[in-house]
Amino acid sequence: MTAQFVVVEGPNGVGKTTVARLVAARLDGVDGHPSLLTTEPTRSPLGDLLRQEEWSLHGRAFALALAADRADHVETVIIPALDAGMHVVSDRYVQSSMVLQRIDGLDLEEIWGYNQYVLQATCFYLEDRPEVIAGRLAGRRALTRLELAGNPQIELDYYRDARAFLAQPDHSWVQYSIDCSDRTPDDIASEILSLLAANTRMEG
Ligand SMILES: Nc1ncnc2c1ncn2[C@@H]1O[C@H](COP(=O)(O)OP(=O)(O)O)[C@@H](O)[C@H]1O
Ligand SMILES: Cc1cn([C@H]2C[C@H](O)[C@@H](COP(=O)(O)OP(=O)(O)O)O2)c(=O)[nH]c1=O
Repeated sequence: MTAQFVVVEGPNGVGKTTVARLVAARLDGVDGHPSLLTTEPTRSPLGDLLRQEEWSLHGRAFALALAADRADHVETVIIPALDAGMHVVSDRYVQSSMVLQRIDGLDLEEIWGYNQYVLQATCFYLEDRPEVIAGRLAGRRALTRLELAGNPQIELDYYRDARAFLAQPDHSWVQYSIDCSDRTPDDIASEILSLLAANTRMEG
């Protein structure tokens, strides 16, 4: 396969970070391409600031700052890595804004307006039973502002809206929903690798 740009999305606590790590490790070296694991907010000074200031930045201002971090991520990390022949796996991407900034009061069209310049990715939406996700969040020491403002069911519903938005003919993103219920992270990563291989065979 050619160098892939893969995004792992889904509600807080569904297993994105765990699965993104495994997918990046399993993609490393496939068809001669090393892999890069990355995340949003990014690990840049702006991304770190966004993590710290989540309690003081709200709504439109937070959405714009996240979009700036994402634009920088695309231009300075993702595109250069793909151009250098690397597979790129991102833990969160534009869909996180289409869900979380919506919970923070913005509508989908406004959020998309700030993010319309993003590079298209192959996207995997992790889904699980809301009560399973809620149980995992209950075990976390400190919840973020948006974890407290939303809940797993709202996030699942808004992710489905984001997926439908990006499936429209103007966008036509390649997107898959992955049912994670009662499955190990390894098993979920295997399904993602299989879907990627099948998709690149279809394209090729
Ligand atoms: N498929 C799974 N089955 C059981 N536990 C999981 C699974 N995936 C992740 N976890 C656990 O759930 C918690 C949240 O996972 P994490 O990857 O941090 O989620 P997210 O990045 O979506 O918030 C972690 O403790 C992780 O070990
Ligand atoms: C990428 C992204 C993150 N966020 C929020 C979600 C979290 O509350 C916070 C940090 O994201 P999170 O995934 O929890 O990152 P980490 O585990 O590295 O701290 O940023 C948005 O509101 N919109 C976005 O588009």
